[in-house]
Amino acid sequence: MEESYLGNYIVVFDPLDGLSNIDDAVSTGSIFGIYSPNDECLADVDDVATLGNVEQRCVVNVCQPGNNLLAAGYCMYLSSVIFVITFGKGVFAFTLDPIFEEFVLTQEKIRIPKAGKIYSFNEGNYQLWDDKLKKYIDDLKDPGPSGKPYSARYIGSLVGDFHRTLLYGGIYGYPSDKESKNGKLRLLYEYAPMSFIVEQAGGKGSDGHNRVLDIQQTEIHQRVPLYIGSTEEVEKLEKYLA
Ligand SMILES: O=P(O)(O)OC[C@H]1O[C@](O)(COP(=O)(O)O)[C@@H](O)[C@@H]1O
Repeated sequence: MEESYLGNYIVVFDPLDGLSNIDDAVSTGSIFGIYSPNDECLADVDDVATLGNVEQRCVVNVCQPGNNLLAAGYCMYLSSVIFVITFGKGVFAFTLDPIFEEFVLTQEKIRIPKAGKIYSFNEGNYQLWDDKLKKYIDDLKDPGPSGKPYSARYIGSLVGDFHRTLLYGGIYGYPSDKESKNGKLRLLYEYAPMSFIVEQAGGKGSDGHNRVLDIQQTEIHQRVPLYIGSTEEVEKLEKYLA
């Protein structure tokens, strides 16, 4: 009976991301990731004394690095409903056709541009950031010889901000503040799935120093800073933070 809890897959998800956008009808979304059960945990499946109850074993099962993801995706609810998924062989987008009530493949093998001049950060938090990050943001606003600085775009809804970044390139960031060293958003069911998707599209997901998919989860609601998007843009930011 207990083993049926474990099943064949472990699914992690953020059922409704961007809740604060519901009343004003700005984009919201759902994010998910799918893992295999953790072998180490399964070996001890009957050892209740070691691993505690079924719920505790489930916690062990979900605390895996994003590197182990088998599939990840999100659904974005807006003027159209977009479903994006990867099984580790490219990224595909489907759009809901409300007449036929089916999702229709609208983009296959999505590739994120290598670079892109859009940055997506909540700059209201600027004074909370460390000086290296402030310098990076200040430099993005410098028009330079081309006379054209980066553009700022921020919905405040991860799925929407990520989807734009995936299609147009650039960088999305939710940094830590100086005090906490943690970001706001969650590694397990927000950043790891998004990082898996962005890597499958040729981009990069980083906590500023390390690849997000290599980070070992230590708790379910673990928070980390995230910088995600075009490879060149994420690497540029990593140099500022080094
Ligand atoms: O308002 P902030 O601090 O910029 O945070 C925005 C971020 O918070 C979120 O809305 C998640 O918050 P919730 O967990 O409360 O839904 C993300 O979708 C978004 O990227």
